Amino acid sequence: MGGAVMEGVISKGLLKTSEIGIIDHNPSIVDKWVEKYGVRPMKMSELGQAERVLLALQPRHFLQLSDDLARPSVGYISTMAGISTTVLARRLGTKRVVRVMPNLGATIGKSQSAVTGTKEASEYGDLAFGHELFSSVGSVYDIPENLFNAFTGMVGSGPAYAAVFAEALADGGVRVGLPRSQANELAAKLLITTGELLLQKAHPAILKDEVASPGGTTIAGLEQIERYTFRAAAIEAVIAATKRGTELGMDE
Ligand SMILES: NC(=O)C1=CN([C@@H]2O[C@H](COP(=O)(O)OP(=O)(O)OC[C@H]3O[C@@H](n4cnc5c(N)ncnc54)[C@H](OP(=O)(O)O)[C@@H]3O)[C@@H](O)[C@H]2O)C=CC1
Ligand SMILES: O=C(O)[C@@H]1CCC=N1
Repeated sequence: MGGAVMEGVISKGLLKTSEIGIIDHNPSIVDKWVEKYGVRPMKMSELGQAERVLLALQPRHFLQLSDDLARPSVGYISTMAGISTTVLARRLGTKRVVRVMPNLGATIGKSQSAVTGTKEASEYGDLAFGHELFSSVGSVYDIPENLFNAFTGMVGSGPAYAAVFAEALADGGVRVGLPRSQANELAAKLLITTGELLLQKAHPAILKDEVASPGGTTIAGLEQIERYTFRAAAIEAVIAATKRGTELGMDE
């Protein structure tokens, strides 16, 4: 996620590469970005030189490392699932904290990202900067923090659910005789087309009704979708992911 945001920022010209430093404990990841863009490799001891820090590590690593990351003069922008601004502020020793929840769309400039921040983050321009950062990789939504885990459970995790649906559709295609490579491509394109139709045209229920001809093929397929409780599975997935977000953010 850190790499995706960096690429967005560079491609949109929001920052010069000379203004960006990166830290990762894996030297091959640092080398890759330094070679590709000429950004500056940084040491943890240099973190205080930064104006702002994007935290794109796993929540459990953050909870282990927060003492090393804390610098009172820095504004922090976190993409970590579950970790609230209250925990960020307490662990990092500053109230200049912004919480963001992007999704994998960031890697192609098409994330839907939720953003929120503290009063101090707003006063110091960190919140506005967080908006700019994530606008460089897609659309940004101001979401109140009490809905952040819900946004994470649906939208942050959402690409994985959609990918499983695409894979299952393609399996279905293969089951009835389509070649695998074609079935995979068709499933992906079908999801794009349906997304565009939903945005441009209609409520999902109306779209579904438009496709299903009386006594036709679609209603026969939909009957099985209902029979195998597809909707309940999707709802339960979002509920479970939201709950997991709450668990990941628990701190003492
Ligand atoms: N992937 C997604 O779709 C989304 C992810 N997020 C959030 O973004 C964050 C990053 O996710 P993602 O990019 O997928 O995770 P990754 O595990 O791919 O990236 C985290 C990076 O941090 C590195 N890292 C681990 N420990 C340290 C350390 N001690 N010092 C420096 N670097 C370290 C990891 O190295 P190594 O691989 O060696 O452990 C890895 O390169 C997570 O908090 C996640 O909740 C939010 C929305 C969507
Ligand atoms: O699975 C996760 O925890 C992260 C957060 C949202 C998407 N990936």
